[in-house]
Amino acid sequence: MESIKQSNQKLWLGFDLSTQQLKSIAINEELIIVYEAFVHFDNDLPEFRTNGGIYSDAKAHTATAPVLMWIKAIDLILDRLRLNGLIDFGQVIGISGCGQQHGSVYWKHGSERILMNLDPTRFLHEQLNQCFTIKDSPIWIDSSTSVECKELEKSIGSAHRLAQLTGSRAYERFTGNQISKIIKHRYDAYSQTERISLVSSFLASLFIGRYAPIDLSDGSGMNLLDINRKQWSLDCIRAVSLNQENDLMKKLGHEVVPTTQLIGTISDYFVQRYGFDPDCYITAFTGDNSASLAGMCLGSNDIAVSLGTSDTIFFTLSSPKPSIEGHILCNPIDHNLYMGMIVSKNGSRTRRRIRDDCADSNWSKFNELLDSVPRGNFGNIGFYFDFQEISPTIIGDFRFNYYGNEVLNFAPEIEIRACVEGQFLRLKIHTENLGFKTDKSTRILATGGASTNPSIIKVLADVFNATVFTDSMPNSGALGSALLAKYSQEKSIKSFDEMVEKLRATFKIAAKPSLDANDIYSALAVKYRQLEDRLTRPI
Ligand SMILES: O=C(CO)[C@@H](O)[C@H](O)CF
Repeated sequence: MESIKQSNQKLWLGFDLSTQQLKSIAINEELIIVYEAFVHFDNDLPEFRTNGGIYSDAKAHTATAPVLMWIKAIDLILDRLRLNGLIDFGQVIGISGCGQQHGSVYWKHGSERILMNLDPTRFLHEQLNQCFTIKDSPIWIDSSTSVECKELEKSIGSAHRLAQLTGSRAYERFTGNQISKIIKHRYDAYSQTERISLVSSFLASLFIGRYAPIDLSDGSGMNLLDINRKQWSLDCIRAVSLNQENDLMKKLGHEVVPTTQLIGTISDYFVQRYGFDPDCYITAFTGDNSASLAGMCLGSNDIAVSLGTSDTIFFTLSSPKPSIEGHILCNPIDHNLYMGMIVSKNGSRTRRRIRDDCADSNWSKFNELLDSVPRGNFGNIGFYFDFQEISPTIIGDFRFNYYGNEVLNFAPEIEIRACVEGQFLRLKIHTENLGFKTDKSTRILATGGASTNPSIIKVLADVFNATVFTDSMPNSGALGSALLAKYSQEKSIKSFDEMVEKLRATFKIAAKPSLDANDIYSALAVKYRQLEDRLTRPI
């Protein structure tokens, strides 16, 4: 990277406020990553004592994250970018970013005035620490709003009707249901709230120095946005606000903007404190998966698999077929298109737990044991849900042997393969339920931490019977944000595909499916469906 750092080159910055860390990437005119920096919440901000960046209560099914930790991470990451060589922030032409979807931030009355008048000689966290009515924000792992979900679906008519309107049936982690729960149980905090941001628009607000609008793509993850008319659904707003729709609409901000829309220039705080150019523009921030769709430069026959805290599959769709399975979001690159998405809450944290239990917390041993068992795992199937899963909504570990009988435990090598095969079998059958079937021509583009693990990627190729490509860059959210920042200024002269053409070539084959993969995993998928049905419909 040393050879491409020049002090006079134009740069675009992308941020990704994900569950476990804040990431930042700077790209140059040639779309090459020239600087990057990370702040890992648990390790770098230990005073908050988070576990994987969150606080969770398995009994109450709640999951939150301290807003102040996110703000302190911003204070840290810009200095780390400077330490990593980005001396002159005046080179930065534009900024965008993304955040974990569905999380919500509650700004106290009077906070926008504080945002607009920040003192550049002081840290952000010192000045904003009294600006939030809810100190620990609900985040996407929370599943404590089942009552609110049922009420919303009843109010709109049915789960399917809500899916047609907003792209998804009611999901516990979706922001509208989280807001509804806060109105019911923490009305004092809600009534003192001036603005409700998503994690993405919260981050954007820090950079533009006032409340930033929610973008269409991340807004599609709230059960509040009409994805057909591209505006808030008054029926949904009325339902979740318990008929206080005018107040909630005001708190959300009436405007929802296309993801590639410019929303302002950088706040004077960053100009004075870090030396940004006052003309540095800010493009709307979006959800992490939407930004990853851009960062992975998906083609029409590609599907992306993000193997992070959540395991997420997403792909571009021209005509949405909303169903009570999965999600349809407005597309971040072209808001006349859509993106399909399947999410599994139990991703990297579960793989890490199984590694700790079965492979002495050692990935090399994990891979050795995984590779030591033949494909199909002798017919053994496992379900491993540290958190209540999104679909099926169950929690716990469940193991079934070749005969379909539940067993209490597996040998370590069988457990490891059952965990990885089970995670991918679930993604496979739920993606097929959404109408997307992979074939030999399908390219699976893998990103996220586990995409750098060859043994796990080989299982992904076999279960989907498709070739898996990985790029040299597992941080697709931050990269996608930087690309969207640059594209927002060029969209009138070229398409996104034209802009990123050269990046597509950087994807390399990471694993090809075995010849017997289709036979083995088609049969295992049938058995997986039957067992999942049995778990969700107890006798
Ligand atoms: O809930 C999800 C998407 O619906 C997750 O992928 C989060 O965005 C992860 F931050």
